[in-house]
Amino acid sequence: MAAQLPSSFSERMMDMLGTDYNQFADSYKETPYGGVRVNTLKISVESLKALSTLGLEPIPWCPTGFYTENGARPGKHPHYHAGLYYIQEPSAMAPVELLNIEPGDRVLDLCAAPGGKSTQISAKLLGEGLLVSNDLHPERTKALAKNLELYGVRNGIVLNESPEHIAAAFPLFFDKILIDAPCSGEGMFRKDEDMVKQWDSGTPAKYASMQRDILRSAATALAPGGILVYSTCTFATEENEEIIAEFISEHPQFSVVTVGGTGSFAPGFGELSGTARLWPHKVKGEGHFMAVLQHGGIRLSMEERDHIEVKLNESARTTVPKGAAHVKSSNKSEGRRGKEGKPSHKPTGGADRGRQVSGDEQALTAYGNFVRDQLGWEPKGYPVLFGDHLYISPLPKERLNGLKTIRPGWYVGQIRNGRFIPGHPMATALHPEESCRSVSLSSTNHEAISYLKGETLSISQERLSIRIGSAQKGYVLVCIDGYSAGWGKWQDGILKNEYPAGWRWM
Ligand SMILES: C[S@@+](CC[C@H](N)C(=O)[O-])C[C@H]1O[C@@H](n2cnc3c(N)ncnc32)[C@H](O)[C@@H]1O
Repeated sequence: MAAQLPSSFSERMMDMLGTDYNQFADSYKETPYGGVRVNTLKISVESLKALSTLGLEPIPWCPTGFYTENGARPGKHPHYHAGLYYIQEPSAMAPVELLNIEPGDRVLDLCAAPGGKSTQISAKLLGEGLLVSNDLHPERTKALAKNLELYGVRNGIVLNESPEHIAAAFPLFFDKILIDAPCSGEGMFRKDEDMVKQWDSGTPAKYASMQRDILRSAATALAPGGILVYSTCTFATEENEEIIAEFISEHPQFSVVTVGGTGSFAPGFGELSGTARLWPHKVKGEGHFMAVLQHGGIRLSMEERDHIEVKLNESARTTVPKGAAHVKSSNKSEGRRGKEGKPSHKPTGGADRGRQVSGDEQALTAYGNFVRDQLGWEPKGYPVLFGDHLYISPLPKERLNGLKTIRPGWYVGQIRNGRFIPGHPMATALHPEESCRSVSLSSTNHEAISYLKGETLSISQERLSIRIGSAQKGYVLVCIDGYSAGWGKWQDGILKNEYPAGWRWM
């Protein structure tokens, strides 16, 4: 660790840790640990371990998480581009493990960018239920959306909203909420020198006030009987135990589920010993705090939830959350990008020129034809058209009225000149057997990297896997070691590359 620790920080940590302080201070001389988390939406843990050369060692608190060898460069491997793992700091894998996600849950990740924990949640949902990933900062939602697309998430929505607006639009709605709060980042000082430079003794108080507001909004959006996990990567009790104590006193329907003092998790301080801490001198990872909060109400049955949902869908057609930017619905005039309240999907397959506005019906017919010919099965969800961009959403579009929506669902493609052009995120979420045509490139020769660089490849017809009854010519799902990475178009032994320019191997 090159940067000098601020003296007021060190003094406070001495008070906090007593005789443990020296060991804590020594941990700053160690190299931070690197980790990857297996994307079980695409590959099993066992299969990745068999394929990988990253020297994977298990992380105790995350069954899909692994330490990587010192000097490993997991971002520089074709498997990363096939979305087989997410590169994540090991301690950051802990909070989602405490959220007890079950397939079918409605989950809100309130402070989600760049998407480490959202991708982890999506793997636990197994494509069932709903994940709403939100971040307040517009620039950061770009990386969030891209990571969810790389990971092949089909049931995710990306918002760029304030927690108050989300709570107003989704009262008592979510089964699980994660607040991975903006914080003073003291737990990251060893890993990120900039965090040290940005810190002063007033920083924790500044963040505590934001954290308080975010927690209050989350409490309104959580369904009775739901679970809320609050996490930070800082040591200050002001942003951790004190925030939770205050929240519980204001919201007596919540209680702390004890996780501190079990396994790798050290107990929180004082009366909040049920909350958990990961200390850099006690575990192989950076500093983290976590609290699991259980809402005491009775969880509604699926039928009761559906009934409420029908009522909310009816009212969403006519009302907009107070103060929110207004999104009407998916009619043709809303296809412009980058404006407040509108999805901002950049076309993955080239420029916007020559765009012809299609009627909704014509667009859905073109999509239906593609799905019939290319997939042979129909993705489930609500088709949502924004201009000529088509998404398959886990929610009816009216439920997003008035919310700044970056992705209303799984981006499947674009209608151009009356034809459906499949989008890159459609490919990354498919398994080879879900596409009529696929080809697998090996990561051990130059082919996979050539594809990721955008080059045209010579591929003999024998190498294609073609479903019986399907034509040879057409879109091919290009896989790396058997796992989808993008589209190509095959004809007469030539695979035209459809890997988008913005995603290419540099
Ligand atoms: C610790 S980071 C989240 C990291 C993320 N959960 C992950 O695992 O990749 C905190 C995030 O909160 C966002 N943020 C800050 N204030 C916010 C607010 N009031 N509401 C929602 N998000 C906020 C920041 O832009 C930042 O991306």
